[in-house]
Amino acid sequence: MVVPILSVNQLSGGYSRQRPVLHDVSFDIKSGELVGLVGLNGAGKSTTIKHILGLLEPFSGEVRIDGRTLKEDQQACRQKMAYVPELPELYEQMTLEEHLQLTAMAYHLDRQTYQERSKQLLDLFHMEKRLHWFPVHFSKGMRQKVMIMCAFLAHPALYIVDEPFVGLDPLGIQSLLDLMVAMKKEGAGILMSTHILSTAEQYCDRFIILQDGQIVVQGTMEEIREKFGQKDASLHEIYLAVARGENEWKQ
Ligand SMILES: Nc1ncnc2c1ncn2[C@@H]1O[C@H](COP(=O)(O)OP(=O)(O)OP(=O)(O)O)[C@@H](O)[C@H]1O
Repeated sequence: MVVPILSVNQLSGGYSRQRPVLHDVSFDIKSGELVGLVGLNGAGKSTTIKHILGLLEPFSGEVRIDGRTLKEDQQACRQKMAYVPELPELYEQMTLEEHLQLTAMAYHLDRQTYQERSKQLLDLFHMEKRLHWFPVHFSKGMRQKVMIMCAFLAHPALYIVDEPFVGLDPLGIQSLLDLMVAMKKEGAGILMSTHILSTAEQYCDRFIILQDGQIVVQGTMEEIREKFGQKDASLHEIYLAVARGENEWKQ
């Protein structure tokens, strides 16, 4: 049996045991899959991501990266994933180049691989001229691009991408989408949370719809339409019906 690159099993968790945010959340991501995590503000997407990254401990259930929990082998799990946060977090005293070099060191990239990949990424995001800039001079979108370049420099087996499109210009969005498609082809698994449902519908292989910390439905677009009972419904229409409580799922 193929071990999923990410496996979330009956995860309940959150910030305090008195008030769990997530309730019995289970899903897998296989190599070569791009999975969209969608839900209203406060549904629990970022909380799910924090559990996957090991920033929060499960109250019950577990998260496995390539078959192992963070507790079993933190180093191996961390090496296997890269994270693009919703809000860019940069080191203000380091240039763009130093951010890339630090990432390359953390993931043990050899010099040649670093040079090839960083050049490609700088080209793709039109950031070549900003290699020696400090974050204070970057726009919001440029800061986001630095985080994306760092994550994609490493070519890990699993990408966790939190609401990546806000702040990026249309060229940047397309570059990121092209990059995700390329990494998928190389065999990476990608979990992407987003509110941009038309893009998600176009690019994701499967979807997980979260509401109040629970998975309402998950599957391919066809599977979700089937359960929703409307074969032509868009993700946007299904999502609105879920959010308004207008849906009755078929079993
Ligand atoms: N640091 C925190 N401490 C306590 N509660 C939190 C914290 N962060 C989020 N929450 C709560 O957890 C719940 C889920 O929030 P979360 O940030 O996971 O939602 P989200 O789906 O990512 O929303 P958004 O689309 O707005 O980013 C909300 O009720 C929120 O108030």
